[in-house]
Amino acid sequence: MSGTSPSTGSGSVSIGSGSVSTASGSVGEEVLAVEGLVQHFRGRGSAWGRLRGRPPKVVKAVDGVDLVLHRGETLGLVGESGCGKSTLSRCAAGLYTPTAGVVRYARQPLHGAPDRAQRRLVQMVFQDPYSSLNPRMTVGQTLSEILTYHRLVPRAQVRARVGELIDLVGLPTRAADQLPRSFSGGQRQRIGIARALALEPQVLIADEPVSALDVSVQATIINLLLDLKETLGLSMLFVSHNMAVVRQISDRIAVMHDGVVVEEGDTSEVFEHPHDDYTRLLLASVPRIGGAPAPATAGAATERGLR
Ligand SMILES: Nc1ncnc2c1ncn2[C@@H]1O[C@H](COP(=O)(O)OP(=O)(O)OP(=O)(O)O)[C@@H](O)[C@H]1O
Repeated sequence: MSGTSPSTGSGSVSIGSGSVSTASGSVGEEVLAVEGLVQHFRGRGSAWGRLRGRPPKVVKAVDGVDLVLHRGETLGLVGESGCGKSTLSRCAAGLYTPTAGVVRYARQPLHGAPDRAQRRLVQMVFQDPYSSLNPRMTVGQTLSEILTYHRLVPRAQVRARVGELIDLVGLPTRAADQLPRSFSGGQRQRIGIARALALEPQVLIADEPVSALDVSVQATIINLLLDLKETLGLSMLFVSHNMAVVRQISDRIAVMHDGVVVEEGDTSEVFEHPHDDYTRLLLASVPRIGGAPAPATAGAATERGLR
C-alpha cells in the first residue's frame, strides 16, 4: 500500500475545533505481528461461588487473534469497551505474556523475556500518561533516566538529547525542569510520547491516547502522532473506541468484538462496505465529523505552551 490517505482524501479533518493531518506514506513489510494470540484472565468469582468451591470464571479477553502491522502504516484497532483492545495491545507491546500465541517484532518471535534491544522496538503511549510518570521527577530527569539506563546516548550527550525529545513533541525547553503536575492533560500526553520516543522505537502502540483529553486538544495530539510517524518513519497501532477518529488516521482497520477480530481491511473498504453485522452496528453509531476545521479554541491554543 502506498500513498495511503484515508478514505476522505481531504488531508485534514476537524475533531471538534482542531484539525488533524491524515495518514500518508509508504507501507512495507511486517514490522509487528500477532498470531493465534490468546489472553485469558482468571476472574475472582463471587464470594458465594468461592465458598461453594466453584472454579472462578475465565475472562477470554483476547481469544485467538491474527494481526499484522506493516512498516509505515497506521492500523486502527476499534471496538467497544471491554472487547479486548487494551489487552491485545499490551500483549503486542510485550507487557503481558500471552496465554497462547506468538508476538513477532520485525519477524522475530518475542519470547517470554525479550532482551532490551528487542523490547525497545515497540513502545506504548497510554491513555493516562500521568499515572505512569513519577510525580517527584522532572521531565528532564525522567527522560535522562531512560536514556542512561538503556545506554542510548553517551552520558555527555544525555542533556542535549533530552532537549531534542522535548522539542520533538512541541514542548518548550523549560519543560525539562518541571514536574508532571505543572502540565495540562495534552502536555502530559506529549511527555508520554517523548518518553516512548526516547527508546527509539519502530512501532508506537497508542492505546486511547486522546480519549481523556478535551476535544480541542485531541486533534493536536493526533496531528503530533501523525507528524512524528512521518518524520521518524514509525508504524502505529492506534487503539480507540472512536470510529470517527480512527477512520481519519488509519490506513487499515481491525474491528474487535468479544476478544476476536471480526473484520479487517482498508479503511475505506471497511467503512463503505462493511461485511460484519457488528461492524455495521459500530458504524451506525459514528457521529458526523468533517468539513472545514473550526478555529482553534483556547484549549488547543494554550495546550502547546506551559500553563
Ligand atoms: N488484568 C485483568 N484481569 C482480569 N480481567 C481483565 C484484566 N484486564 C482486562 N480484563 C478483562 O478483559 C476484558 C477485555 O478488557 P480490555 O481492557 O482489554 O478491553 P478494552 O476493549 O480495551 O476496553 P476498555 O477500552 O474499556 O479498556 C474485559 O472483560 C476486562 O474486564
